Amino acid sequence: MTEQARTAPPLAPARPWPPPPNRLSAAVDNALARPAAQQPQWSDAGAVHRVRAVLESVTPVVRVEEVDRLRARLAAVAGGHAFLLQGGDCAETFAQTTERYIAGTVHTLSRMTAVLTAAGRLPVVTVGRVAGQYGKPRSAPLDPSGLPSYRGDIVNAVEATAEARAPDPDRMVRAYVNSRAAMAVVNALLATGAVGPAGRALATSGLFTSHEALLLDYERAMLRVDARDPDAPKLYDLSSHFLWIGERTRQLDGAHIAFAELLANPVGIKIGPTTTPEQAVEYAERLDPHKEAGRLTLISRMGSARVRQVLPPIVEKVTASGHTVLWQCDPMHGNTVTSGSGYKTRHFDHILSEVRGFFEVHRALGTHPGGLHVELTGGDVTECLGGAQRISAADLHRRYETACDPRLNRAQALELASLVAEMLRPRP
Ligand SMILES: O=C[C@H](O)[C@H](O)COP(=O)(O)O
Ligand SMILES: C=C(OP(=O)(O)O)C(=O)O
Repeated sequence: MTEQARTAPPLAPARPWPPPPNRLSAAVDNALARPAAQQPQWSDAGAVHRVRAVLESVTPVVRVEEVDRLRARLAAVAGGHAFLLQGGDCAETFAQTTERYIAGTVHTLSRMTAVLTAAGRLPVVTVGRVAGQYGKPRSAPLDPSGLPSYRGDIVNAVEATAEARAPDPDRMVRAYVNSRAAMAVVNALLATGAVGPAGRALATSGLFTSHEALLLDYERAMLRVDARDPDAPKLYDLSSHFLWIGERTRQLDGAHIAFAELLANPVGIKIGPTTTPEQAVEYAERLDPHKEAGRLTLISRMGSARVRQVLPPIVEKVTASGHTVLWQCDPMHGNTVTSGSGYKTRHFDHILSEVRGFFEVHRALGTHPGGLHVELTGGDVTECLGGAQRISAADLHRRYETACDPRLNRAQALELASLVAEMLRPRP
């Protein structure tokens, strides 16, 4: 969490739709009045207000019933009866909202699901980083050329010009439209079986969506009230089924955690190597106050060199606190390096080593290594080193296509799934 927390400019309240009960509305305002890291400096507060009003009146991207179904399935994962596979782009782009591109991701997830299910003899819950992963937190506000950093298509454009990098609130509407379109493609692929025989695994179990709950002006506009129980109305963020808070925005006194506290969705938090066991327990108490399995996923991204030391005391303390959290391993974000030629990359061996370390820790403590969270694409890119294809530093330039961080290509993703499947295989 290197960047200073910056607070978005104050905005007049947007038109609420449907009108949330005053109590919920006040709780959202209070949460979002806290310092919010990684928010763009919009230049036109009025435009943000207008966009929020538009988004508050649209049909949401996902449905309450689907969110509830995922939460129940994640409860099974947290209880040790299933495994969670989560994967997709580092940064989805609007240009890639095409059937061909999305089919590549869905097909890869589908194949991974089939491999994991067959070996592990556990049901697999599959969640894509799809249909909304448009916001990116950055290490620095400016890129090396001095331009504002690219913060994902929901904020600005990746092209290296001052005009492209200016935050544009209308992009939030485009993010919504692209999310809906991507969702429609995913549903059509699953319904028609167009993802091939391996797609049957997903056709029956479904593919849920997820993204980082980063851009608070967008996420708050996608809140909807479920008043099926009028005495206990609930707030859902219907931009996605599952939302997570990132490593750079997990400040306990910040707006993101306070926002996540209000949601009925299942939520995750990325925990990096500076996380203390006490902080992890506080996350569990804040985000899982009723001790409901499936509500909170702790996504560890410690790095292959540190996972075996840093993770055990966290798991022990959270377990002792009585919260049944879902433990998931993100072996990507703690293993990023820069190649000699300047490409951000990750080595397959380090990724695999972190997953092995994660399994070793949980096996030693008797807890469930519940899930895997990876950045991948269905394309044949050359962004991560190693794997059976032996991608070398000299290969990186060939198809380095990511808009932000390096992703496993299709072959590397399937290779990783096979190796994780071995780890899941029931032992005699
Ligand atoms: O995906 C994670 C972050 O957005 C990303 O690693 C930040 O990259 P940066 O360090 O290049 O800003
Ligand atoms: C930004 C991400 O990860 P982290 O918060 O763990 O750095 C991400 O998963 O896109």
